[in-house]
Amino acid sequence: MSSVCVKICGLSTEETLDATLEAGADLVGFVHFPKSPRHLPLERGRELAERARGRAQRVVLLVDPKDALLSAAVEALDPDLIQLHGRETPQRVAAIRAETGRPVMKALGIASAGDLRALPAYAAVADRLLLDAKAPPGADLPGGNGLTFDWDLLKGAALPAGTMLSGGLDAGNVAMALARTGLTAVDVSSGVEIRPGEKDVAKIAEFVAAARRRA
Ligand SMILES: O=C(O)c1ccccc1N[C@@H]1O[C@H](COP(=O)(O)O)[C@@H](O)[C@H]1O
Repeated sequence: MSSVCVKICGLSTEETLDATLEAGADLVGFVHFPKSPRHLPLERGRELAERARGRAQRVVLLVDPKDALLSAAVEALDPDLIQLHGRETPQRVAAIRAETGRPVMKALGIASAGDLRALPAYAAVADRLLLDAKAPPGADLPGGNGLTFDWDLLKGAALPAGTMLSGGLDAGNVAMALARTGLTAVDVSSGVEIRPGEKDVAKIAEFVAAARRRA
């Protein structure tokens, strides 16, 4: 069986980035969204993304970015993948992909079976999909809330290869999540933190090992 693909999101220090790379994560995520406790100014994102160059896929996470921000983020971080975690339409995803020339991963919030109806339209234009728990009404963040969704909703769904699972994952539940959904790619932020925005090197290593330990 091939190895599970792991992304650690919301990195903000050299120490935790290095620990993530040493643990063997495939993707490292840098959040540029001022409301997030993981928000990185673009110049700080530039430094960390440069440090990870050639060692993992560098992902910049943006929420409903305007064209000017997209250009600035691409110039600063030179990302291997753009994660769109807002309310971008399929048309907007396609436009962002075309304008930037970068692969795009579109995040979709899942709370009920009906939320899966949007999948085909996004699968047609995005390079990768990411399934996250839908944020509660009034939440400050559209993701990164440490909430799981009912993984059984995915039973029987036609999910494109490489679809990534996220939302409330941690070292204690990631193997179960992979087994229940049949997916082979995971993303985590809160579950490897001591407090919002503060990653923990031991939790990162435990998460990567746990994701790859499944039978
Ligand atoms: O991490 C954030 O602060 C964030 C902000 C805005 C949108 C998405 C964000 N994170 C993404 O949310 C999911 C789930 O995170 P968690 O593990 O439940 O905390 C993950 O894909 C992050 O990339």
